[in-house]
Order: sequence, then structure tokens, then C-alpha cells
Amino acid sequence: MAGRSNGASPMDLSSPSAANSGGVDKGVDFANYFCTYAFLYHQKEMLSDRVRMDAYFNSVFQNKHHFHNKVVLDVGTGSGILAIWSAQAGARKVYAVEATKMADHARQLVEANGVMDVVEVIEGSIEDVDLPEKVDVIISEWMGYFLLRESMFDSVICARDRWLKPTGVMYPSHARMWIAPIRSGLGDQKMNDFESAMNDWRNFVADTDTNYGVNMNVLTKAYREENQKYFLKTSLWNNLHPNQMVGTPAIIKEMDCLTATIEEIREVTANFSLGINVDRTRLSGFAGWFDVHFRGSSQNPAMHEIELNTAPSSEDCTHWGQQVFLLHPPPRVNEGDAVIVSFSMRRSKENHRLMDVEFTYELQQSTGKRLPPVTSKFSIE
Ligand SMILES: C[S@@+](CC[C@H](N)C(=O)[O-])C[C@H]1O[C@@H](n2cnc3c(N)ncnc32)[C@H](O)[C@@H]1O
Repeated sequence: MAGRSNGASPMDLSSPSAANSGGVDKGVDFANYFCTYAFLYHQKEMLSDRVRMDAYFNSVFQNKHHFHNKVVLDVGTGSGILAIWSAQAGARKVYAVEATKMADHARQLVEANGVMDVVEVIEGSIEDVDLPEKVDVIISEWMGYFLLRESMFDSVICARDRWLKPTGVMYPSHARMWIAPIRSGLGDQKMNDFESAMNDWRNFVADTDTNYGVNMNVLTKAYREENQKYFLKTSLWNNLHPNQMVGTPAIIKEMDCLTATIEEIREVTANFSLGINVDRTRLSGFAGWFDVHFRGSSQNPAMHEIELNTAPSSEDCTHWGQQVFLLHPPPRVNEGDAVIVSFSMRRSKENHRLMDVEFTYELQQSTGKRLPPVTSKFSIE
């Protein structure tokens, strides 16, 4: 469905690739994933996200003791911003590794900001790069939609295991994934879009038969499936207002970036219960988001802990927004009900940077009645 935007993503990660968790075709991965990061418009989008920028800025400058006279590795430096801040905070040496040609712009920025004696920009994949020494700090902005889309944390883990000193610290140091029950008008909108696509198809089938003598109706089922996936089974990007949450959010995954493994993030599963706290409403779906923390390590804690939060907010929106998983049809819920959820998120077989998500949910009404479980599957594209 490339070219038809459902608001799911500003980046095109949707084309199938040979990449998977076992063997990634680097050329295809570069074409599908990295290429977008070589554009300044995309780096600018991230550099304009105030919540993101303030969190990283404060994490570095309020914890200068982690940087002063230290060796830092910036994994995926992009424009070089985190490397420049690390140098300004007193680092002795910063290795700023970037897979794309954005490395050239980063080098220019480093020079223009007078930190070229400290920051060395290296163009290449972190997986392939050799550094002359181990580092005290790894800083990286690796988070994708709902934390794990893009699978960039794999590269940070690889860098950590190869280059971080045993006493080293990770920036950020911890990450969490959240899910909340929500109400939204998006469900009706997407169902209308789907129905109008199917009406359009029926007219097309009739016209093709009348005008050209070929009956296309045998393809109706396939067209329906294609459009169901696109309109109803793909998660949506949205910045929700907190009053769209109809119950208490749950943490479904917590990660210590110093010890997390690729195995642990390849598949995320969780069983949890969401208490409904709004009366007579619809459960339009679930929203997923993340937060990360900058706490240093237990050996070497931060002086000032900083949080970067992408939860629904009335003022602080981020470019990550939230991922919305819509239920069709949306069940009616009441205050005091509970939604019992069994959740899983796995990497897509076609593209390890995209995710397949499954919710099996059961509504437990406040009266004690329990409705039969329903399973809904989604792609995060
Ligand atoms: C989300 S952007 C962050 C850019 C910059 N650090 C910032 O905070 O504005 C991630 C960057 O990491 C780069 N990247 C992703 N995986 C990488 C890898 N394995 N090796 C080197 N660079 C990588 C991308 O090309 C992209 O520029």
C-alpha cells in the first residue's frame, strides 16, 4: 500500500525486504530504512521535537560528571547533535558513528561548532566499525514508534557489548512500554474509509464488465483483504489527548539498557488487566507508547534523573505520538469493568524493522459477567 498514507508513518519502512532477524540483506535494509535518515528534512523533524531535545539536552548537561574527561560513543549520530552536546559537556573524545551520508553534514556541524578536536564522525554501520578504545558512555536516540519499531536497539546492544567498559553508562539507561484502553473517532473514520473503498471497487467491477467485457468479481475477496489490512489492521500514528484514555494504562515491558538482550526484545509478550474508569463509553482500541529514563547505572548514578515520556499529553506532543490499535466493532464498556489482555509483539517476517502485534482481550464486566475472548491482529508499519 505504499503511497497511500494512513498517518502510520512519515518513513517508508513498508516495502517488503529480505531482512529478518536471522539474516539481514544490508542493501535492501539500506534502501528501505537508512535512506530516509540521509535527508535533512527528517533529521530536522527529530531536532524540532522539543520533548525529545529537552530530555537529551538535560540528561547530558545536568549530568556532566558522566561526560567530563570521558570517552563517548554516539550510536547513529545523525546530524551529530548528541555528539556535539557530549563534547560541550566536557568529553575527552566522542566517536560519532552514522550509517548514512548524513555523516558529512554531521562533520560540517561539528566543525562549525568548534568541537572537531573532540568529535570524530565515522561513516559506517556501528556493527562494522572498529574503535581504537573502549568507551565510558554510549549515547543514542534509537527509539522507534512504540519503542521497538525500527529494531535499532539491536545496533545499540551490539555497540554496548563490543565497546562499553564494564563501568560504563547507557544514555538512556532504562525504557518502558505502556498500553492503555482508549476511545477515539478514528475507528468510525477508518471503517467508513474501508466501506467506501469497497463501494468504489464494486462500481469498478461493474464498469469493467460493462465497458470491457471482463468480470473482475473473482478478485473481490482479495481486494477486501488487502483493504481490511490497510484500513482496519494497521496501527495508526496519533497524538491522543489524555481524556481519550478510558482506563488505567499498564506497563507491559521494562528494560535495563545495560543488560537487555536481543532475544528479550525480539518478541514481547505480556498478560495484563486494564481497569475501565469511564462510564458508558466505547472501547475503541488500545494505545501503545514508551518512556525512557536517564539514570546512569547503579555503580555510577545520574545526579539528576531525566525522563523522556511519549504518553498522551495535552501539551507535550512528540513526533513518536502513540500507536493506536483500533477494535472493529468497538465493545461497549462501563466504569468498573476490566479488560483482560494477552499481548504479543513480534518482528514481521518480511521486514525485521516492522512489527506484528496481537491482542486477545476478554471483557470482565463489573457485574461479574465475562464475555468470550476476541483476538485482533495488527501490523505496525
Ligand atoms: C533516530 S535517528 C537519531 C539521530 C541523532 N542521534 C539525533 O538524536 O538527532 C537514528 C540515526 O541512527 C542511524 N543509524 C541507525 N542504525 C545505525 C547503525 N546500525 N549504524 C550507524 N548508524 C545507524 C540512522 O541513520 C539515523 O541517522
